[in-house]
Amino acid sequence: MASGSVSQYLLQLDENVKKYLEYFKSRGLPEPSYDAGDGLDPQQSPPIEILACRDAAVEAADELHHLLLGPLGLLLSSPGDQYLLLSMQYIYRYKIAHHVPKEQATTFENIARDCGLDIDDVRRFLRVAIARHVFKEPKVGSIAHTAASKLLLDNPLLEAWILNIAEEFWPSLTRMVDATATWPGSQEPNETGYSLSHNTNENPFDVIKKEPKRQEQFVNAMNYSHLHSSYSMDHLIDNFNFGSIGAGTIVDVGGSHGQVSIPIARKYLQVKCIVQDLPSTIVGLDSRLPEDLKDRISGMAHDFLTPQPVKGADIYLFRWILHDWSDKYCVKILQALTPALKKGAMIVINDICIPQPGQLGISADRSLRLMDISMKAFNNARERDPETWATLFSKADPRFQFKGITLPPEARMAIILAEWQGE
Ligand SMILES: C[S@@+](CC[C@H](N)C(=O)[O-])C[C@H]1O[C@@H](n2cnc3c(N)ncnc32)[C@H](O)[C@@H]1O
Repeated sequence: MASGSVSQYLLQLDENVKKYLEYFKSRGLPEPSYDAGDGLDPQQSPPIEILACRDAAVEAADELHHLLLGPLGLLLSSPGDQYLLLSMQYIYRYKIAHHVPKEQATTFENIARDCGLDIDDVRRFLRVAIARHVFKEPKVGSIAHTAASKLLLDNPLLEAWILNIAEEFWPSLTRMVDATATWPGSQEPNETGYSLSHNTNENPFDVIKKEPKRQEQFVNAMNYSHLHSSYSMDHLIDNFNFGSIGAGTIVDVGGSHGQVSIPIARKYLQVKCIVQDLPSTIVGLDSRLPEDLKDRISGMAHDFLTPQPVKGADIYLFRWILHDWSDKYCVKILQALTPALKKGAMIVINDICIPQPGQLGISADRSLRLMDISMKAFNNARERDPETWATLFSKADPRFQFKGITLPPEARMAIILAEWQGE
C-alpha cells in the first residue's frame, strides 16, 4: 500500500475540506460541528462527488494523524483500535514479527509454514495490521517490516503492555456494560467486566498472581506505562518536603520493594521509613536494602485494610495505591489508619488527579478518561478528580482535614494532602 507524505496529505485535506465546506455554504447550511452534526438530510444524500471529497478528507486526516503519531505512537494508540489490538495479539502469540526478515520481504506462505499456522488466518490477521501500517505488503502476497512492526521485535516491556491490554483489559471492557446490569453501582473488585469476561469471582490481582508468566506480564506492563518522565518519583520527592519531619517516621503503605522509600531516604538524610506491604511482597526486603540505608528503612508485613500497627508516625504515604480501589475500600483503608494517628500526622497521597472537564487538552483528557474507565472494568477502581479525593477523607472521618492537591509541573501524579486533627 503506497503511503503519501505529510505535506501531500495536508494538501489533500485542505483541498477536499474546502470543497466539502463549499457545498454546505451553497446550501445555506452551517459548518459541521460536534453539537449540530453535519445538518444533512439522511434521506437526501449530497452528490457523490461531494461524498468523495469528504472521504478523501477523512482519509487524509487519518493518515496525517498516524504519520504524526510516529511508529511508537501508532502502536500505543492500539487500545483505541481493538482490531489492530487483536491482530497484534495474534502476531505476538506466534512470534510472527521474528519470521519477517528485517530488511527484505517474505510471503504469507513462508510465515504460515514457519509458524505452523493456517495461511488464510495469517493473511487476514496480518492485513488488519498492514492496514494500519504495522508491516506492509509491497506487492500482493509479500510482507515486509515497517518502522512500527520492527518495534514488535525484542521490546519485552512494550510486548507486555500490548498483551496485557489484549488479554487482561480488553475482554473486561467488552463485558463491563453487562457488569453494570448484573451488579449496578457495585464497588466490589470481583463484580466487574473482568469477572464476567474471565469467568471468575476473585479479585483480578489474585487471579493474575496465580500464574507467574501472567504476573510478570502485568508487572512489566505497569513498568512500561510508568517509564515516561511524567511518572518519575522525583516529582514527589522534589515537591513535598519530607525533611520537614526531621528524624521523624514515614510509613510507606503498600510500599512494595521500597522503590519510593529508598529515594526518599537518600534525599532526606534523617527520616526513617517503614515499608509496609503484603507478606509475599515484603519478605526479604530488609536483606535487599542498600547497606547505607538499613538503619533508616525497614520492612513490615501489613494488610492496609486492617488496623495500622505503627502508631504515632509523622507521615503515612500512599503512592500509586488508592487508584486501585473503589471509594468504599479507600474509605476503609483511611479508616484503618485512624487508631494509629497522632494529632498533626500527614496523609500524603501520590496518585492521578483528573482535572475538571475542559481544563486539559483534548488528548490528555481523553487518555485520563480511558484510564478511569479501564480501572472500572478491571476491578471497580477509579481515577479521581479533586472533589472525589476530598470526599474520600470526609467520608472516612471528619477529623481528617483535607489540605489540597498540587500537581508538580510536568507530572502526571498529583500530591494530595490531609492532616489528622484528632487527638
Ligand atoms: C501499584 S503498587 C505501588 C507500589 C509503590 N507504592 C510504588 O509507588 O511503586 C501497589 C502495591 O500495593 C500492595 N498491596 C495491594 N494490596 C495490599 C494490601 N491489602 N495491603 C498492603 N499492600 C497491598 C501491592 O502488593 C503493591 O506492592
